[in-house]
Amino acid sequence: MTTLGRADGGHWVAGRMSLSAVDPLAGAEVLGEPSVYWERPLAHEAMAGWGEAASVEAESIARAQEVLKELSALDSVRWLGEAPSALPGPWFGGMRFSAAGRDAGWGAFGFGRWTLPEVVVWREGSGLEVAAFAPEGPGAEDVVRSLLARVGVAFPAGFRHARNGSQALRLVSSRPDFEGRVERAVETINSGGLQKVVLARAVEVESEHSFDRVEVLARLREQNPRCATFLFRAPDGAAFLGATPETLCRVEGRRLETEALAGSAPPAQAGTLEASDKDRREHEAVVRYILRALKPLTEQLEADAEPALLTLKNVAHLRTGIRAELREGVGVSELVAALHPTPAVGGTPRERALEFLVEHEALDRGWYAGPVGWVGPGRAHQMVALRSARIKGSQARLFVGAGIVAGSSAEAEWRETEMKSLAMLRALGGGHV
Ligand SMILES: C=C(O[C@H]1C=CC=C(C(=O)O)[C@@H]1O)C(=O)O
Repeated sequence: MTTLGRADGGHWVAGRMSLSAVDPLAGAEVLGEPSVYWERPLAHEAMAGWGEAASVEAESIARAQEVLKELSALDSVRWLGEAPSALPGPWFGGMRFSAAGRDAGWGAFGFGRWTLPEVVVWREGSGLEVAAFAPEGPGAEDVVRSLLARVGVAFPAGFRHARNGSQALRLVSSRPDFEGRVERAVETINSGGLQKVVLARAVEVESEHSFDRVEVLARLREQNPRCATFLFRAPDGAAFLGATPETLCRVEGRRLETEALAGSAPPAQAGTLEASDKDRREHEAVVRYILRALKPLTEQLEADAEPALLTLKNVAHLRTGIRAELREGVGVSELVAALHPTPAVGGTPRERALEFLVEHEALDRGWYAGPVGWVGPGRAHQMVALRSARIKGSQARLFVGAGIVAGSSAEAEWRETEMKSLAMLRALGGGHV
C-alpha cells in the first residue's frame, strides 16, 4: 500500500507516446487481461490499464473519502515531456456500497481500493496514447522508457470485436425470498416507516469453463454503448465488472455533471414510463434528494425541467440531467460523501432505508451500487456500479435491484430485476437467456 501526500514533490515518473492502434481492449491479446478497464463508447472514452505502479486501500468510508481527496488534489506525477490533458485517472478503483455485509468473496477488494496502473492506454482523438508510470527513484526514467517501447512495439493495431459463442450457465436466485422482501418493504412503506427502498438480490451463475472476462467486456461495451463498461481486478484474481448507465458525478475543475436515474420499464413499454405515477414518484425522490444534497456544495445548480427517456437494450429508465458549478474547495470526495447512496440505490428517508436493508436484504452488496471510476488532479468520473458482477474462475455473482414505493408489486419487481440482469447474463455467454 502506498503512502500519499509526500511533501517533497513527485512520487511517480511517467512518460507517454502515441500508438498506431484504435482499441485499448485489443491490448489484452499481448498484455493479458487488464487490471482495470473503463469505456464509455458514446462519449468516445476508453482506457485499459495493466499492472500496478501503486495501490491505495481504505478500510472505512471516512478513509475512502480522505483517499479520494488526496488523489484528486495530488499532482505527484513527474511527466517526462508534456503531461496529457485528457488522460482518464490515472487512479482507478471503487468502494463498497456500505460497511454492512460479510461475504468473504469481497475481502480482497477492501472497503475501497484504487490503483495507479504501470501502463495506461487510452483513446485520444482518432488514435490511442500510452502512458507508463514507475515509482520515482534511480533508474525510474529508464523503466518508463522501456515500458513504453515494449508496449509500442507489441500493441495490436486492430479492434477487439466480441466473438460468438454462448455457453450453458447454471443460475440460482430465490424468487420467493426476493418477493417476500418486496412485500415486507411495501408493508413498511404503507405503515409510514419509509417512502422508498431499493432492494437488490444476487444471482449465482456457474459455467462449465472459466469465464473469459476480456470477452465479457467486449460484449458489454458492444451491447451497451450508452453505459460505462468497467472492470477492476482484486489481488486475489477476482474481478468486479459491469456496464452501468448511471453517473454519480463527473467533475472537470469546477464543472459538475450528475443525473437522477430511476423508474424502469421494458424497452417496448418505454412510452408508458413518463405517465406512470409509481415510476414518477420513484424518480422524483431521487431528483429531490440530489438537488438538496448538492445545494450547499454548488452554485448555478440546474436540473432538466422534465425527466427524459433513456432507452437501453434491455430496459428503459427515466433520466433527469443535473449540472452545477462547484464551490471553491469542493471536489469528488465531498460529492461522493453528499450523494452516495442516492435513493436510486438506497431509499428515502436515507438512514431508515439503509437500516431496512441491513435488517432485511440479506445480501452483502460489496462494490455493487457503490461509486466506481477514475480520479486525478481536479478531474473525476464516478459511476454507480449497477448491472455488474463479481467473477472468479467459472463462478459469477451478479447483482440487480429495484426501487420499491407504495403500490409496488412483488411480481413486477421480480420481473424488473430479471430484465436488468439480461445485459450481464448475455455478456457472460448466456445466449439463450
Ligand atoms: C438498482 C438498480 O437500478 C436503479 C437504477 C435505475 C432504475 C432503478 C429502478 O427503476 O428501480 C433503480 O433505482 C439496478 O439496476 O440494480
